[in-house]
Amino acid sequence: MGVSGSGKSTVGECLAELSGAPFVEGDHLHPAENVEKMARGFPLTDEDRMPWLDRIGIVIKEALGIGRGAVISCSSLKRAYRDRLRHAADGRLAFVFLDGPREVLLSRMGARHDHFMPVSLLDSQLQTLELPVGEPDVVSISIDNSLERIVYLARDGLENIVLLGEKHAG
Ligand SMILES: Nc1ncnc2c1ncn2[C@@H]1O[C@H](COP(=O)(O)OP(=O)(O)O)[C@@H](O)[C@H]1O
Ligand SMILES: O=C(O)[C@H](O)[C@@H](O)[C@H](O)[C@H](O)COP(=O)(O)O
Repeated sequence: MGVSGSGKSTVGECLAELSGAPFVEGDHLHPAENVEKMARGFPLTDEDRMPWLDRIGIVIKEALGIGRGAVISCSSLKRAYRDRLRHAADGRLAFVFLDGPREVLLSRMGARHDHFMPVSLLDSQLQTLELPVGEPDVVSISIDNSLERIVYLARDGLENIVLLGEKHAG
């Protein structure tokens, strides 16, 4: 999770490769109207995002159903969106929150040339973002680190969440 340009796809692909789980690009699950709307420079509303989040919830359920899990990129900007996904996953979901300053995000978005998301939407993403502070099963990582370090911290944090879960389950 994280705003546009925070590294969700890049980090997610690396994590999936390391863990052997499939990677699912959340952007590909948007209805076409959502992508067109963002590409025209308009932020999505809650109403626009609900069908998208529900598609992601179905993908999570399917991945859990076949017993191997998945790594999914999804901005998950608001607490209510994350809770919707947690509910779909029956609690078997952890988030890696990629957090970073506006300047770094701006420069990373600006360096992409093959993406529909305009840099002009970054501020609305930052305004919409509700930090996942105090929520269960979240690994927060600063994007001001090398990709290798971020992937290491993410993997380590996720392993700890799994270990703690197994301990509580007895
Ligand atoms: N830790 C990092 N250090 C330097 N560049 C990065 C890092 N993580 C991602 N990037 C680059 O930043 C850009 C945005 O990353 P991306 O994965 O597309 O973000 P998101 O999926 O969250 O929109 C990409 O060009 C990517 O290669
Ligand atoms: O909820 C949203 O407003 C969108 O999902 C948005 O957060 C997402 O960032 C875009 O799909 C752009 O894609 P990237 O995050 O890959 O730049």
